[in-house]
Amino acid sequence: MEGMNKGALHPEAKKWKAPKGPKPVHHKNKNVIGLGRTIANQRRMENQIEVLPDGEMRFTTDKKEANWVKLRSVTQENSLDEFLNTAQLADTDFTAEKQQQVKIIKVGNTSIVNQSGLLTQEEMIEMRKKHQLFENKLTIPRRPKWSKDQSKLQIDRQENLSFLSWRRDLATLTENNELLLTPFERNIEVWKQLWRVVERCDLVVQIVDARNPLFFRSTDLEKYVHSLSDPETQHTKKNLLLVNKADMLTRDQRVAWAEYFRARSINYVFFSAAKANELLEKEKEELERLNNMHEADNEKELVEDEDEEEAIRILKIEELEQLFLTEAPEFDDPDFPDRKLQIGLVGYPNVGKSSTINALVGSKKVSVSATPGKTKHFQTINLSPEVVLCDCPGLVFPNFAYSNGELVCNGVLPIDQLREHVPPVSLVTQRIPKYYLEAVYGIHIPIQKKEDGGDGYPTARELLNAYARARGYMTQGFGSADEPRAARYILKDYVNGKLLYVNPPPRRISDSEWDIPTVDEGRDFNKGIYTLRSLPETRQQQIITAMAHKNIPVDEFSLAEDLSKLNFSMHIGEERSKEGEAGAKTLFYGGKQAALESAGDDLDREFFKMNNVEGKLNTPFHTKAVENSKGSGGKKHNKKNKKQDKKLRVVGY
Ligand SMILES: Nc1nc2c(ncn2[C@@H]2O[C@H](COP(=O)(O)OP(=O)(O)OP(=O)(O)O)[C@@H](O)[C@H]2O)c(=O)[nH]1
Repeated sequence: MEGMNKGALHPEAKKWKAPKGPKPVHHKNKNVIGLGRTIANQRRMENQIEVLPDGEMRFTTDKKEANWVKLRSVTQENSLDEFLNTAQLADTDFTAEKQQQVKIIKVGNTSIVNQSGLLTQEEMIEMRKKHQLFENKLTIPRRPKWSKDQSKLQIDRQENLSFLSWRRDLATLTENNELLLTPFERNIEVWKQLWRVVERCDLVVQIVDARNPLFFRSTDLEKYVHSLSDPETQHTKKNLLLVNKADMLTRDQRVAWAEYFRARSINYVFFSAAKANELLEKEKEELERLNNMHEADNEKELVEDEDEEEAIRILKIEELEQLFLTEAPEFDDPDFPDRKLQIGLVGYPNVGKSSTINALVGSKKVSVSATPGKTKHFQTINLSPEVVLCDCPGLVFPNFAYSNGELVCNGVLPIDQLREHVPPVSLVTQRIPKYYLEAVYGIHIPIQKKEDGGDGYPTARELLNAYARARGYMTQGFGSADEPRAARYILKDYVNGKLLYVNPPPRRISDSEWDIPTVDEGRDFNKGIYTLRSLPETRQQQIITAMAHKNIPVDEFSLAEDLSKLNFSMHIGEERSKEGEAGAKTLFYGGKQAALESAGDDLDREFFKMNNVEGKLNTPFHTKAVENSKGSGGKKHNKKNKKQDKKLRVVGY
């Protein structure tokens, strides 16, 4: 107070200043990876004005994206996305395109299927004719020719324009001819990766899923590979079709496919990355065991059928590697005398590229996933001093398809975003026998009787209902079966091979003509695979136990005929038909409606009968519960307990 007064009285007095302390030390911000800095840099980059070589200035508000974002697969676009991407590829701004009245072309026709979502055989044949007619138009984008004098910008521009024209061609093809294509890759960055792989590799290995090899094969890719052979330098390139997941095929199925491949002069090989990896693990374990026990002479035979016919043999890893060496054309580059052999691995997402590489490399260097589209960057792996593997990101090629249901079942349309679940499930019920579906899921599928117009096969909704009710997947409100949820589980099982179906090869009509097999031919081709042994381990055990209860010997058991007699999981055998009830049943859970249909009490009776427990059935737990609740003193006054007491008395006595 005193100081203040003094200041007020003497205006010339010095202004008060803070006492001088030590000088502040400015620490350098060590947080070099700070989020703020990244955002600031990004903003700066985004708002930069670009001066093009022709003097034009360009300013975009586009976000600069990281490389991995650029490589994101684009297989399905809505009209607006498609419009904007088209504008971007055409290197034109939005208004210019708008003035030219750009027509938005919808890629892929979805209105060609009937109500169940499946085509009839006649429609399939019609469609097949169209496919053959336009086969040559089904191309993959080519990299336009470029020279070293061109600037990066010029090359980019011409690549974009050529890519755009390719997309337009495919869009017109599908629109004008009512054709359905696979949801092919629409991101040019992903195709650029493929171009690089094809350009540098001597042998391009196309990996396909053995369950439907032709669906996953791109013939145009093979043509493209050939076209890049350089007669001047004598650098030739070759193709190889690696039919992966061959463990899912029976011997006869492999024979049929081998015949087809040979008749069409397709350079193919059967392989099973899963089995190869399994074997590798076993070998490792065995080696460890031998090292520990010093029992070198006790070496076990790990190899399967050694003397299987060459054409249908599933190759072992060393054999595959050897095949790469022999198949790849020799090329001595005078500029690079130490050049290694380059093997490119190309294929749809989820066909097993990563698993194949893991098997080849022999250790888990590439992560394997059950989610399609995991491999994003083209990467090289040194397999040996002579061989380099080039792994291309999984990409969907443009191929013809018959229905959206088929696309879902082949795993190229995502199941989690499925809108129409009936068509793909219809395909499942058409292909997998009813008894096998029942055995896998431990349910009974009630179907429409033949007298009432049924064809002996469940419809999609019959399967979905039975599955959802048995698992308690009910919708809220009326408590009806949650069919979409059931569909997602069933379709995932189909895609991952738990519900196995192998497509037969096309049928030969004449020397040069091939046709699609009928539904019945497809069923016939697969009839050998639906046996007790192909069921999951736990289910097999359950069924064997149930067989013992019914005194059915294992060697006389037929899954197709005897399954309906057994009680296992939610499946209740048809023996009760003697009591006047019709056929087998499913034990239902959830919802009031489901409770009415529940056969739980019957199952209890059946169970005790099965174990030869005769006489009046007591429920000892309930009695105990009543006694306990009586003896629990204080709690008996609780309203809830009183109610429960009453209920239990009714049930127990
Ligand atoms: N039965 C069987 N399953 C296989 C085989 N090879 C791969 N799989 C399974 O197929 C799924 C996909 O395998 P990945 O190796 O991740 O496939 P990818 O082609 O690398 O997939 P992206 O990384 O998406 O390109 C996995 O669930 C594998 O377990 C095989 O030979 N037999």
